[in-house]
Amino acid sequence: MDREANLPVPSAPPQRNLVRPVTNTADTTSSSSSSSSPPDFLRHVQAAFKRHRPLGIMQTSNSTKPRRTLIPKREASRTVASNAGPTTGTKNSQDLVPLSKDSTLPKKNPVTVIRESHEDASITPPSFPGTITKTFDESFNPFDAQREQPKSAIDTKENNPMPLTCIESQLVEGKRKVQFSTLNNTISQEMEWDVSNQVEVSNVINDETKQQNFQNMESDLTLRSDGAVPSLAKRTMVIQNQLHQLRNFLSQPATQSSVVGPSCATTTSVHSTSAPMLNSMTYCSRESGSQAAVEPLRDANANSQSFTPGNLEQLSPPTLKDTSGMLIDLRAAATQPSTSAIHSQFNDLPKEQQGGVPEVSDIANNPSLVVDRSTKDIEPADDGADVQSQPPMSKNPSSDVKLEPPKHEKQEKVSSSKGAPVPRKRNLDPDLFFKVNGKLYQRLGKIGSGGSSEVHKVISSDCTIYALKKIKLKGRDYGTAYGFCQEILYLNKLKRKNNIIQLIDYEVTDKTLLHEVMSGSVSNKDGRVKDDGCIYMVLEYGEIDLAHMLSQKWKEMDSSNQTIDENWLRFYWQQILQAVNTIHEERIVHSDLKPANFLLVKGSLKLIDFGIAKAIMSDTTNIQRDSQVGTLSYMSPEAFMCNESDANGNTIKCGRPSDIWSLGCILYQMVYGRTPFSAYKTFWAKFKVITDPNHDITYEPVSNPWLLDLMKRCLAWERNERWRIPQLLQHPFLVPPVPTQQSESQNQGCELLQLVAETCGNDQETSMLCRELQQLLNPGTLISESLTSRDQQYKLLSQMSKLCFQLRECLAKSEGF
Ligand SMILES: Nc1ncnc2c1ncn2[C@@H]1O[C@H](COP(=O)(O)OP(=O)(O)OP(=O)(O)O)[C@@H](O)[C@H]1O
Repeated sequence: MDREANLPVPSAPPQRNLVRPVTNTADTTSSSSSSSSPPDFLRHVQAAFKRHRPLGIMQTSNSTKPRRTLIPKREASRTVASNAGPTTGTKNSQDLVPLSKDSTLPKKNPVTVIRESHEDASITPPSFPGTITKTFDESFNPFDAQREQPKSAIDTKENNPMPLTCIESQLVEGKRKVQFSTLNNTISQEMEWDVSNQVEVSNVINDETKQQNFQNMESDLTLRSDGAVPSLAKRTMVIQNQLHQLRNFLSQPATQSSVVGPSCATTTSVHSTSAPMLNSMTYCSRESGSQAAVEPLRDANANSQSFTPGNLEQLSPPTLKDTSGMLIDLRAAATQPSTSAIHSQFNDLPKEQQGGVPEVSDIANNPSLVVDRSTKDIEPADDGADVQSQPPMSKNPSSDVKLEPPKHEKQEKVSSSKGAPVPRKRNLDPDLFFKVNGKLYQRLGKIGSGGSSEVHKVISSDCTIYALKKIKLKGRDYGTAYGFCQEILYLNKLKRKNNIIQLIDYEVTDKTLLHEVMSGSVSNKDGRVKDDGCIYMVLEYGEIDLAHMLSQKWKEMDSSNQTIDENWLRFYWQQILQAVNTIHEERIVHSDLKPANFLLVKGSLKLIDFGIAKAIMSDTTNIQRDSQVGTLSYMSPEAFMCNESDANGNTIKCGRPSDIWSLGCILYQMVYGRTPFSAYKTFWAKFKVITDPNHDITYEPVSNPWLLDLMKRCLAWERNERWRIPQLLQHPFLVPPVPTQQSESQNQGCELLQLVAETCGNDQETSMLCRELQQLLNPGTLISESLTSRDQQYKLLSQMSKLCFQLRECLAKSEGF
């Protein structure tokens, strides 16, 4: 076959004499000189040619050896031949034709191609699309670009001494200086050598040459190993010409540099990866152990591989014309080391996933994006690229046949190194990315894990931070899974309620389950979820939960010997009440109220975790539970005994009062730093004491009697005695009563109690009883709603008489009666 006849042969030995300079210490200096002013640069270039560069050192150089050995002889010969030709413009066009014909040649080892590309990319000067088109049309043979680099080098060098211009332009622009000086010695030296080689081939300098893009540069690099050493005088002349050109170029309107930014950005990110990546990135990246590194690399590689000479070679001229500017840009991107994709993968992926068109800045930052787009743009191109995109072992000559498979087939080939047609897809690292309804969220860290879920801090494609709650359903019974799904229902119902955490998006992978929850029908409540299903909820992100706030607060107070700040307490207690009021108004009982379920979002507390919440049926005020649920320390007596029968034979149910009890426990914890039943460690100890109606909760004395009262209003054992939220919101602790004219008897009662308290000295019990009695006699209490019923009045009076009796006993004891 023709193709076989044209197979490249090993490089001819004489070319070894045409080695490029070897990196040495002196060259390091010359590298830095690249950031000096043009006259300096010139001096360094000249000096570089005077230096002796022994072959032996060069041969040991890792950075140069592989590339040279992989250049086919035919190409090298062509390079030398081209070098000899003085009329480069003609030569160029002549070369282009046969090379295009050579497109049926077996593709160059993709490893070589890609490595070279990356190396090239590492010295990519800013690209100028406006000029790129021109260059592409006239001198860029896409097939040459990667497969026929030596030849391409000649073409471009002959026509375009732009690499020097580029170098100089880099010298001029501070940003590029940085970029350039970060290159390793080898590359610096390559650049130096590069310049010298210009002399030999550059007799023609025209306007087009200064518009050369990075491809010229890469070609030049290849040429270095093949070019003859020019005379110094000639070099000097050409360099002067080039400097002149540079001046012209720089004096041109800014249009040419309008897209320098992206290119620069890309190049910079390439450099930051440093040399070690350059030689080995293409396939070894797939073997990398690091997921974080592997995935983006794989993507970028897949994409960059899809954009190869083979891909380009079959482009019809009009297509090339239309897209050439982009193609070269794309190719520049495709040759970037994948690390740039690592940096930007996330930013770009969502747009891709959502079918969004990437923006220029994205393209600059993410080669994979660019190349993706390029594959669309150069759709008519053949699938040869795919062949080249595969690892060397999988190379398949038959794929050189110029068939144009459908796009999806092409993608399949790219993704499969074994040639098996599997759909190309992005294998996102599940540890790094979550996909909810097609949108990607990058994981920033784990916030916490609840009893049933994991909550992660994530960032979306528009750079918003969210919390992502993931509940694994596998192995759970359908009833439980159903309950978890219901959280979505409640959160949807509570949309736009500003004291409830907002659900941004969600996905239930088990669509049947979601459908059943949404329609309120459960078909398989007893079975277990077999599939590896998950519920994902994207939620507003909360900075800290109340549990953490409290422990911080208590640490502060312990260290400074302070007591609780009542205003702090009021501020948050009121927000807690308002949040719970919101759900109670929506006929939802939360059932798991605890400090960890109140989150601080932009300064306000919001309620989260409706995992076990229940809706109150319209004909009742209670909910019925299948099991005892909640967090022990905050569970109400009726929650422990739910569905059991009380003394009167009535089924015990949970309702809003159950939430009030939990609120009482939270308030108690805010005041005392521990929950009311914290002394009881085991489940049974807790169960026993909480379900005992005669157990008295211990309240340490507090400075504000209203606070004590408030806690007691919430922690009344009898659920009907507990205050409701509207009452609690009006409690004197939150809304201190405005002093009114007190009746004579009240004044006398209070004075008496005041007197008793004063005379009992340090007797804590007596003073506490006096305070409690004072509270009960307070006009605020007496006019409160709870006293409108005879039952409440009776209870208040019995409480008063109980306290009076206890006080009398105390006094008697202290006086020795
Ligand atoms: N939107 C959010 N923003 C920030 N952190 C959150 C968010 N949602 C949950 N968290 C954190 O994750 C923890 C667990 O979340 P959540 O309570 O919703 O899960 P769960 O599995 O229902 O937990 P449990 O059943 O133990 O109450 C919370 O205590 C909180 O610290």
